[in-house]
Amino acid sequence: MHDFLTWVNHVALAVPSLEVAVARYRDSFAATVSEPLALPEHGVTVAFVAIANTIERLEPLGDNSPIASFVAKNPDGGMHHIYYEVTDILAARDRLKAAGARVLGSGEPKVGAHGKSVLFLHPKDFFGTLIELAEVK
Ligand SMILES: CC[C@@H](C(=O)O)C(=O)SCCNC(=O)CCNC(=O)[C@H](O)C(C)(C)COP(=O)(O)OP(=O)(O)OC[C@H]1O[C@@H](n2cnc3c(N)ncnc32)[C@H](O)[C@@H]1OP(=O)(O)O
Ligand SMILES: [Co+2]
Repeated sequence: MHDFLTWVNHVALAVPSLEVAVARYRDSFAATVSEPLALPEHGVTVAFVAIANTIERLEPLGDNSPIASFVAKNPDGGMHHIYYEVTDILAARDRLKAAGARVLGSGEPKVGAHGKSVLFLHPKDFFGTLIELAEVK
């Protein structure tokens, strides 16, 4: 196991309508779906579809949602980010910055949907994949 990337916790799909997307997964895969959770600080409302691992679904929330442009460009929705768990998010952040990765936002972790400290790495630094890191001790 890597000494700081430990597990892929979820893959996230950004969608125009959470309600439609959740119903599709529930009805198509008989999947267990969490209740929608509005996260104004993140500019999204999320719901988690627990299949083998977890599929996060998110739609824009508010005027300044960081995913508004993505959903506008992908009106049918699309793969949005991969969420890796790390054991020490500040050490991971500093190591990735030293390796040239761009940390998005202020560079300080925010609390994410699982109540964990999260940071994001620019998709252009990882082959068009937005990466979310979350600290899981
Ligand atoms: C619920 C909490 C948490 C959890 O606990 O799970 C979450 O999941 S919150 C998820 C939502 N929050 C975020 O995504 C925060 C980080 N994201 C951002 O800051 C922005 O989305 C972004 C990555 C900076 C992009 O913002 P955007 O307005 O789209 O900027 P640009 O139009 O300048 O995009 C730059 C460039 O990147 C491409 N892009 C954008 N998003 C993605 C993506 N998800 N995957 C791959 N590529 C992406 C975009 O198309 C532009 O490319 P070019 O047009 O080729 O320049
Ligand atoms: Co996420």
